[in-house]
Order: sequence, then C-alpha cells, then structure tokens
Amino acid sequence: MEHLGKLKVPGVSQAMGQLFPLLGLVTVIRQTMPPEGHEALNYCRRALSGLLNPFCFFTIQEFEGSLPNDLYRDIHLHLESCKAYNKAKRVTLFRKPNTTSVTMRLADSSDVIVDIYKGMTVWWTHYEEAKDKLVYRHLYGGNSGSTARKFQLKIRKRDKARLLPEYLDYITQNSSTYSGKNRDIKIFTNSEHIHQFTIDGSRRMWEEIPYKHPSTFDTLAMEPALKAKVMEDLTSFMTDQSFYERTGRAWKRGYLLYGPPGTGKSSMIAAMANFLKYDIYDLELNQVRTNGDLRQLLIQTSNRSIIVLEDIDCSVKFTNSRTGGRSRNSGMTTMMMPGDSMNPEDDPNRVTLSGLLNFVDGLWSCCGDERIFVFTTNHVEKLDKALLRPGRMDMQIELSYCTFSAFKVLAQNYLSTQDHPLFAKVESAFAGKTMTPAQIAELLIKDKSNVDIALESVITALENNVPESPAEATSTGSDVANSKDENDQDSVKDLAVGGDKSVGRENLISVLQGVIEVLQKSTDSSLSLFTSQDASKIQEVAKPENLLTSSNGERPSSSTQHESEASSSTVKDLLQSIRATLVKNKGDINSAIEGIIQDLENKLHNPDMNQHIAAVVEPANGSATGHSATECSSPPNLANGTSSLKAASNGVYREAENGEIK
Ligand SMILES: Nc1ncnc2c1ncn2[C@@H]1O[C@H](COP(=O)(O)OP(=O)(O)OP(=O)(O)O)[C@@H](O)[C@H]1O
Repeated sequence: MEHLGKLKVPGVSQAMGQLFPLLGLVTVIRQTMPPEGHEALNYCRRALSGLLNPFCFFTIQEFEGSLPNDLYRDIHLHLESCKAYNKAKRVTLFRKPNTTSVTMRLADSSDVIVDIYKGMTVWWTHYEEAKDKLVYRHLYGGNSGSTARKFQLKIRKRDKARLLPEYLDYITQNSSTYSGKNRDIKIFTNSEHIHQFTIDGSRRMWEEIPYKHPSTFDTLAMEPALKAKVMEDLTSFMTDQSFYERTGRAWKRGYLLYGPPGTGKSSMIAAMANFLKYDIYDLELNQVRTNGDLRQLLIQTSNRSIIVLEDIDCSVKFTNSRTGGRSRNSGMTTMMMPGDSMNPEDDPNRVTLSGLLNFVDGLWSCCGDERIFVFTTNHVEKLDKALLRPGRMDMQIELSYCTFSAFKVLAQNYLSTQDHPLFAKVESAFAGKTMTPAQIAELLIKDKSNVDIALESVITALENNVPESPAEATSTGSDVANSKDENDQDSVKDLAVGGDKSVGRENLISVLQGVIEVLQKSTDSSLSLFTSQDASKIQEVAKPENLLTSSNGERPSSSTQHESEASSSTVKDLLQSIRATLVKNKGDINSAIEGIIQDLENKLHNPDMNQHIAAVVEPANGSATGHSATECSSPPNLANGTSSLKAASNGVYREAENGEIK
C-alpha cells in the first residue's frame, strides 16, 4: 500500500486539480442560468459533438405513416442474405407458423452488425420501440401492433458521397435476388375488423400469414400451349421493366381467370405466386366500405405482389346502367354488398364500380411497381365490360373442363404415371365430356395406390358423364369483349335449358343460331380447334333463310302458320347432340355439318322425337305445300326437311374444296 501511495502521475493529478474547479463552475452556471440558457448550452454541446463526430446516421423505419417501407424489408433481407446475423452476438430467432425458414433479427440496439461495401465499413443497428398500448387502445379501440421497428445506419462522413445511394441500391438489388430464391411467400387479407396501427397511428389494413401452397405450373392441369403462354407472359412481365419505362406504362398486369368451379382458378393463382415469388393480397371486397378504403388498401400493398379479387361476380353485385343503378350524385355505377337493402343511390360513400376501375387502372394504381391484378369468376358474362378492357385485364384465361392432355398432368401428380396402356381408352372417353380437373383429381386420389383401378374409375365416370348442354357448358365462357347484349345471351340460355318453356320453330332456329354463337365464342378448350372462320360457316348454314328454304327453293309464308311446339327437353337433347357432334369432329367443319344433319335426320326418324322435331324443322316444307306441320299425318318429308340445311351447307363444301376452310 505504501508503495502504491508513493506512485505519482504528475500530469493526471494536475489536470484533475484544474478539472474539479471547472466542473464546479459549470454546475454553478447551470443552476443560476435561466432555462433559455440551458437550451443554448445544449445546442452548443450538440454542435461541438457534431463537428467532432466522424460519423453520420440514417434511420429507416418499417412504416412511413401507413405505408410499408420497402427499404426496411430490403435491409433485413440483405443482412440475412450475407449471413451478417451470424456475426451478431444477440439475435432473435423465430420460425413463423407454416414456414421452413428461420427468421433472424437483431435482438436490440445493444448489438451492431458490421457490413463492408467496396472497402467501406457500415454499421447497422436495429431498434424496437414499444408503443404505449394504453394510448393506442384508448384512441383506436383495438389492440395495436405493439412495436415500431427501425434500422439505423452509421457510416463515416467521409464515405457518405461514395456510399449513398449506391450502397442502398445494391441492398435493394441483392435483397430482390435473395428473396426470389429464398423468401417465404405471404398472403395478406383485409377485414373491417383489423385494428393494427403504426407508430404514428395510421391504420394498417392488411393482416398477413405465411403462404405455403403446393400448386405450381408443373402440377397445374391445363392445355400445355395455354400454360406455356401464361408462363411466358408472366416472365416477360417480371423481367421487362425497361419496356414499361420506355412505353410510359405502369408496371402492372391484369389477368382474368374464368371457368366453371373446380377448374383450377385458385390453383393457378398459387402457381403464379410460387413462380414469381410474389406475395398475395387476397382482397375481400365485401369488407371494404368506401372507395377511400379501397385506395388505402391499394397503397398499402407492397411491390412484387399479386392482388386477387376472387369470385368478383359474387362478392359484389354491380348495379349497372342497364338496371338503373347509376348514381345521381357521382355518375358512377354503384356496387352493392350482398344483403344490403338500401338504395345505392342513397349512399354515395359505398365502393363503386368506378372506384374498382380506378383501383385497377387509375392514377393510384401506379403508386407501386410489379403488381399483378388477378380477378376470378365463374360467370364471366356477368362482369361489366369496362372491367375487362385491355389495360385492366390484359389477359383473359379460361380454365375449362379437363381434357386428355390436362388429365396426363393429373395422372403424373396423383399416380406418378406418365403413360399407361389404359391411356388410349381414357383419351377416347374424354371426347365431348365435361368433367372438371377437381372431379378427376378426386377419383385419382381415391384409388391412388392402384393405378389400374384409378384409371378404370376415370373411364367409367367419363362414360357415365352427361355432358352439359353447350349453353350451360359455355355460359361462363363467352368472350365478354365480343359478347352481344346480355339479353341475347340470356335468351339463348333460356331456350337451351328453359325448364317448362316450349319452343316453336322460330325459336329452334334462334336456338341453333345461339348454339353456334355460343360455340363460336366458346372458351371450352375441347372446341378450340374450331376457328372463328369455321364458326362463321356454321352460322351461315343456320341462317333462317337457309333453314327455312325448302327443297324446291320456296320460302315459307309465315312462321306463325306453323306454331307447332317442341318441348324444351327435346331442344336440350338436340343441343347436346349437336355439341357432341361438333366435339367429335373438331377441326373438320365438313364432317361436323354432315354429322349435325345426320343427327337431325336420325331424330326425325325417331317416332318419339318426330312429333316435336318435325314440327320444328319441317314446316318450311309444309308451308311450301300449303300444309301446316301439325297437320301431317304421315312422317314429314325428312329428306326435304334437312335438305335445306344440307343445301346451305353445300356452299360450305364447295368453299372447302376451294381450300378456303382450314
Ligand atoms: N387445373 C387443375 N390442375 C390441378 N388441380 C386442379 C385443377 N383444377 C382443380 N384442381 C384440383 O381441384 C381443387 C379445387 O380447385 P380450385 O380451387 O383451384 O378450383 P377453382 O376453379 O378455383 O374453383 P372455384 O371456382 O370453386 O373457386 C384444387 O385443390 C386441385 O386439387
């Protein structure tokens, strides 16, 4: 101790001797100084330390107001990608439900991650600030998101010009590549009842959960050519940012998926998300009250995302101009929520069609990049055309009944079989049948352990399948962009399926025309081999003047003279057989027409059908001879009855010979 006591450091003791009176002086000054003086003192202190401090600092919040800050997410992914978290001493680890990857985050501000970019060192610190829950509950009546997160970036002042913004651009690029390969996809949903708030009190309108759907384009059963086209479209969208910049278009794309239930619309959305590695925003329109809310939802979606509106025709009911739903105040078409009884015109604050159109294609839709809009519907004919125009829905994709080539994908998925001796039988059983991939998948799952039994069960089901009538089968498939007035479609449908309705000769003609029209617009892939040229030829055949022209070339005096009626079931049967004939002869227009004629002749020979059909098809003959069809005691002149159709089709045959029909 003595020895220690003798130790003297003259410089230090001298300095201490001078420091103590100085500190005492500062304390006295502080105590005697007015409050304004304190502020001035603090300012001087900060300015001095700013001058002496060689570093500068940047803050990156997770949210800016209510908007997610993509840079925050990018930094997180960047640090994860370069395994920077491995170097940190205190890291928070968590695995979100339903995910494979472990997520890392810096535990708190006490730890720092060092990153080196082009020889320059940067320091990252992460902060989590607990919010005052009581204040938030009090203000907003819900349980708020309890923390506000931010990164702090520390760099040397001398590096600032070289690092920024280059380093941040590098982070964004790196995170994008990394997330493309590794990121777990998330699905977001909106609800009126979501009460999450950011630190500044803005409302967060989406709730997220990890999304893990096994559907990919490999497992999707659809026509290979269509599948390739969709994938190509998505790839070109994702990779061709410069195209959008060059052409001044917003970097977004709209897809409409339509077709009967169970044909894979939802599966395709999942496949798209897995293919692009984009998050999904599943928009529940029923949960959106106003156009303002809709806009808010849109701007809270992040880049590289798919915004989905499923069953657009069901989730909202458009009251359009035809049904008198035009709002007096806004001039907008109003959308009503199911169960709403109030006249939409009385409530201008609702979500309107105009609001929805703006959501997809308006000024606000551009406040983000790489966004894909996907609408789905089972009833494309019900959608407003404005919604479907290019620019809003750039690609309209029909997902229809299962075909043999789609079946092969299902067989691979469920039976791990690419080929089988029974495949030939399955292929021929598919002709003209309307079973959805979901139905086929069910059969395959049931007997997946025994390939033979599974395939036999598919064959049996197909053989027993009663194909839907063309109007039914394609009522979802008409091309809206080209569709005629809604009422025309309805009348065709009514005639084709109309319960107790009876139809007369005139009606049968319009039914035939309707069938042809529907087939022409058909998105049923089994009929897709019919070109529009083919369809117009069939249409030519079915023109009333052709159908009504008798074998001797005379026209009937008046259709009303022959008011014979055929039951709707007969018509339905007729439609089914016409469709089956068309499917059977797809790509061969001449055989198809021959088949239809043959079919009509067979039916007319059938005594049960005779009475109805003869009255419908034959009166042209009767009128020429002055007899009404109903007066015929003997079977009508079948040859003449169908000869008009045949004669008309002869023109088609001749053109075919001239090579005009492909
Ligand atoms: N094209 C397809 N390829 C592979 N699987 C399919 C396909 N279509 C249907 N499935 C199977 O059927 C199930 C239901 O299909 P999905 O939900 O995608 O049909 P959807 O057309 O969206 O039906 P809805 O209109 O009723 O929503 C899927 O989980 C999938 O197993």
